[in-house]
Amino acid sequence: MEKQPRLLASQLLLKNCVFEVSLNRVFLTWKEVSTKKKRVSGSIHHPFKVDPGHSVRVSEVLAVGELDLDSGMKEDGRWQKMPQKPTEAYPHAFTVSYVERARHHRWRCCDVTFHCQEWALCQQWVQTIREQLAALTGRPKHLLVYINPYGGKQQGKRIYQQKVAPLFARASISTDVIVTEHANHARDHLRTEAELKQYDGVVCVGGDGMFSEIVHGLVSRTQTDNGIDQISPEEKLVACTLRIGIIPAGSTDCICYATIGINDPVTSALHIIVGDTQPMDVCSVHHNNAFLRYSLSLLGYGFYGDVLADSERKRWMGPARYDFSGFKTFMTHNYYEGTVSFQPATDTLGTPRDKSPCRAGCLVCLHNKRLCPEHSPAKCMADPDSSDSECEGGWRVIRGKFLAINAASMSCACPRSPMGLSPAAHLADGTADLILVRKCSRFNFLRHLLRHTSKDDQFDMTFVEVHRVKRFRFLPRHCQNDSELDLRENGKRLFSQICRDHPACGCSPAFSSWNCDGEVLPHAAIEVRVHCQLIRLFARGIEDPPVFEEVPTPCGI
Ligand SMILES: CCCCCCCCCCCCC/C=C/[C@@H](O)[C@H](COP(=O)(O)O)NC(=O)CCCCCCCCCCCCCCC
Ligand SMILES: Nc1ncnc2c1ncn2[C@@H]1O[C@H](COP(=O)(O)OP(=O)(O)O)[C@@H](O)[C@H]1O
Ligand SMILES: [Ca+2]
Repeated sequence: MEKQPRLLASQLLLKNCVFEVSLNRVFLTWKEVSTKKKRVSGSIHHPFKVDPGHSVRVSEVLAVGELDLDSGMKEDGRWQKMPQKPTEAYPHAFTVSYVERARHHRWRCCDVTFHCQEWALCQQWVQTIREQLAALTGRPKHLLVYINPYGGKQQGKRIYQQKVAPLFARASISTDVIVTEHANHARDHLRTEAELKQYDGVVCVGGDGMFSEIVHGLVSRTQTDNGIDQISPEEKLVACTLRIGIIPAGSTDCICYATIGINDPVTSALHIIVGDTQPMDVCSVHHNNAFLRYSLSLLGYGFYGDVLADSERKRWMGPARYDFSGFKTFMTHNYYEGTVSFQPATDTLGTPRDKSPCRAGCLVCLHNKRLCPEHSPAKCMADPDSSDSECEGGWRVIRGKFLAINAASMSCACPRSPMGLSPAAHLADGTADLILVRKCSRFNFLRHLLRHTSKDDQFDMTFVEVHRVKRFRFLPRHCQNDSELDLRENGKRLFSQICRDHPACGCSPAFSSWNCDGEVLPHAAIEVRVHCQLIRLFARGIEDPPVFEEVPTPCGI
C-alpha cells in the first residue's frame, strides 16, 4: 500500500481507553494505546490482548459531527445514546458514521465516538474529516426519490421513511420525494416534467417493475434532450448521466440483488450515499421496427412469460404469486415452436459457461466496453452437429420447440436463485445470454429449474443451450407464414392439440407471451439489441468477500 501523508494524528478516548487516532487521505485508523498507564479509570483492559486496530476508508465515511456531551445530542439534532460517561479530562467529543460490512454483502452504518481533551482539537478533527468528505467526487447531494407504495408487500413508504430517510439526513443529502399515484407516474414525470438538472441522481423505491419505469423515463428523456430517435432499432442511444439508486421493496428485486449482492434497503442507501457507480447494459425490444420496451433483467418467452401472465391476476398474493403461478405453469408444461436467430458475440471476452462471475471492478466489462459501440459484422458459427441450426447473413438461426426462451443481459441473481438465470452473464459487457430450453419431459425440466437454486450447472443438460449474443430475434411459428392475427385464429386449433408425436413428454403446444422485466409484451415476434452501458446505478457490483480482514498499519505514522 502506498504511504499517504498523515493529515491528523491524536490520542483520543474511545470507550474509556486511549486510542491513537490518525487520518490520511485514504484511511481513518484507530488503535488502542496498550501501555497500562494510559488506561483511564473504570475500563477493563486485558494485558495480553493485542488490539489489531480498526481502519475505515475515508470514501466509506458517511458523516462526522460534534456530539454535545451534556445532552447527548448530535449537531444534526438527532439524539444519540451516550457512548460513555464524559470524563473530566476528555470533555469534548465527535462521532464518525461509517460503513461496516456484515455477512452476505450486507452493509451497516456504524458510529464511533472519540473524546478529546480540548474543544479546538475536536473542531479540528471534525473540520478535517469534513474537508476530506467534501473533496470526494461522485457523492450525491440532492436526489429525486420515487416510491411505489404498492410494490412487493406494499412496504415501500415505510421502508423509505424508517430505514433510508434517516441515513440520507445524516449524510446531509436533500431529497424531493414523490409517492406514485398510478402505474407509469414516475416514467411520465421523468420523461416530461422533472427538472433533472438540479439532481445528482434518481432513487427508486420498489421492485424490478418500478425500476424499469424509472429507466424508461430516464432513457427516453435523455434521447429527447439529445435529439435521438429511440423508436428506430438502429439508432445509437445516448447514455444517461444521472445515476439510479434502487431501494428494494418489490417482489423479485433482481437488479438490486445482482448489482449489490443483497436486497437490503440499508445496504442500498449506503451505496447511494458513498456515491458508487455501476454501469449496466440495457436491451431494446422492437416489433416490426416499432419500439416496444427496454429490458434490464429477464426477457422470457414460454415458461417465464406464462408465469408472469398468470401471476398478474394474483397480485394480491404479493411476491408469493410467482411461486403459485410457477407451480401452475410447471404443471401445464406447454412448449412453443418458433425460430430464434442471433448475432453471436464473437469478439468479446467471456462465455456463458465461465466459472468466474461478474464482480465489482469486472475486467471483462471493462475490456468489452472498449469494443462498444462498434457493430462489426459478427462471424457466423453454425454448430456442425445441429441439424436445425444454420447461417443466414451473419446470423445464426435455430428452429425448434422450446419450453422456454430466456435472454438475460445480467445474471438475474435474486433470492429465489442466488447465482441467477445466467450466473456468468455480465452487468456491463454489451452482451446478453440467450438460453434455449428445448421441449423435454417434466422431470428433466424440474431438474433444470432446481439447478437454479444451487451451484449446479443448469446449462449442462442435453436439452439446454446458451449463447452469448449482441442481438437476437424470435419469430413464433404461428407468425412465420401469415400475419399474427390470422394465426391467432389458427392457433385456437393448435392450442387444444395434444402433443401426439411425443406422448411420453406430455406437453402441449400453445402461444405464449414475453415477460419483459415483469411486464407482458403485446407481441411475440420481437427483435432485441443490447446497448452497452446505457445507464449507471449507485452500486459497485458484487464485492468478493475479504479473504482476511484488511487492517493496514496506521499509514504515515
Ligand atoms: C423448483 C424451484 C425452481 C426455482 C427456479 C427459480 C428461477 C428463478 C429465476 C428468476 C429470474 C428472475 C429475473 C427477474 C425478473 C423480474 O424482472 C420480474 C419482475 O420482478 P418484480 O415483480 O419484482 O417487478 N420477475 C419475474 O418475472 C418473476 C419470475 C420468477 C419466476 C419464479 C418461478 C418459480 C418457479 C417455481 C416452479 C415450481 C415447480 C415445482 C414443481 C414441484
Ligand atoms: N402508485 C401506483 N399504483 C399502481 N401501480 C403502480 C404505482 N406505482 C408504480 N406502479 C406499477 O407497479 C408495478 C409493480 O411495481 P414493483 O415496484 O416492481 O413491484 P413488484 O416487484 O411487486 O412487481 C410496476 O409495473 C409499476 O409500474
Ligand atoms: Ca451484459
